[in-house]
Amino acid sequence: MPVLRMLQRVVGQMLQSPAGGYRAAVLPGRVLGTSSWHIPADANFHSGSLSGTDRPPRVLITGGLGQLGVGLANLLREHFGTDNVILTDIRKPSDQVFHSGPFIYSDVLDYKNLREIVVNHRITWLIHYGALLSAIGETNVSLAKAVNITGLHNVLDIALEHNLRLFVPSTIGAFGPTSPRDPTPDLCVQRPRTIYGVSKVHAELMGEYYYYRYGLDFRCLRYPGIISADSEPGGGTTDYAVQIFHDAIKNGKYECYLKPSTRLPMMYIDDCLRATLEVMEAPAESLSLRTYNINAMSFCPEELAQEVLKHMPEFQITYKVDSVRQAIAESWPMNFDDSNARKDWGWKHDFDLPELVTTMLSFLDPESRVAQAN
Ligand SMILES: NC(=O)C1=CN([C@@H]2O[C@H](COP(=O)(O)OP(=O)(O)OC[C@H]3O[C@@H](n4cnc5c(N)ncnc54)[C@H](O)[C@@H]3O)[C@@H](O)[C@H]2O)C=CC1
Ligand SMILES: CC(=O)[C@H](N)C(=O)O
Repeated sequence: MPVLRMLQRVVGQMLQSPAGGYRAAVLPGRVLGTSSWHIPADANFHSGSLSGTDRPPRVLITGGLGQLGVGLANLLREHFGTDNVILTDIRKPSDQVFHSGPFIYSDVLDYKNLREIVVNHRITWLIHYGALLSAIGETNVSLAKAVNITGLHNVLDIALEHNLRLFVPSTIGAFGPTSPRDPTPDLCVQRPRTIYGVSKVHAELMGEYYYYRYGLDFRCLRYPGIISADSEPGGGTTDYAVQIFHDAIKNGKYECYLKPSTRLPMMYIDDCLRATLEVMEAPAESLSLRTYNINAMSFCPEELAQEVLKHMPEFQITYKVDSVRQAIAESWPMNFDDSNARKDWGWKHDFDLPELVTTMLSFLDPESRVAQAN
């Protein structure tokens, strides 16, 4: 067959939506660069979920000791069993984390080690949390490039090679000043100005490319800023919305590094982790996109402070603007349009601003604060 016609046929097959009958090519990850466009007729989509098999998934979480990983492991262990969820990171786990389920050292830059863990533990789902976030990324661009881009490449290839279902979180930071910011839809201009945002757009596009070209079961949610009480944020622009609660309880005051009116989309951690499980379990045919915005609320520091004041009338907030994080925040969405997630796989948040504040304060100071509010 002439080369041009063959290419047209293969590209046509790739662009066809999976719902329309697209069948996947399965190629060993590390030979992708030399592969031809061969798509075996009998190849099919990979499934690592409970659907279609009576076994629970075997889950590996990279970068699992950050703000989100331990909570996700707890949730997944409740669903799939403790031993079916393996946390990995390059940091040393606390005694409590170490004794609560399997933990293994893994650097996402070490391809062979990661592959060995996947093989030895018969992993079927990979949740890729290892990353440098927005503010910390700007202080070490070369490390952020390595972890966020090379690490992602390793994970993609291993997921493809071993037929894994792969989840990679993206972020509101994947948008930039030229994106529509109020609200920001799933599909629009994405020209972020941080290395974090650039690496996340790259992850979205690479994951979708592997999905369309090879049938990798790639799923991605763009998280807003996540707020949690029992885990610390790892160096982002939205961290203020966690720190404010700790400082309010400890000192009765907080000095905020963003301007009072800086509005950003936010979410309580329980909603974020549940969304992650739900999109991983969603039937493939319900997903019209492979990358979805999810959202719960949007607020600015002065609105968050007002809500805290309802529980702690003596609370004081002052502002000392950090120009780097302020510039980042001003380039990000103010409101996030997550209507596709709601329509396609039934996404629904539980926590709005009042519930968030009550929950955070009662977790951090169970004795007095909620009592004052009630
Ligand atoms: N927390 C948030 O507000 C949001 C988080 N996300 C994404 O969710 C994921 C998890 O976020 P967090 O837990 O908040 O991040 P975090 O910064 O708290 O934790 C990241 C973890 O990655 C680990 N790590 C760094 N280099 C590594 C390497 N070479 N190999 C393996 N692990 C390495 C770190 O030790 C750390 O424990 C990230 O991909 C992040 O971009 C997206 C949007 C919002
Ligand atoms: C929104 C995020 O991705 C993260 N919390 C950050 O601020 O960098």
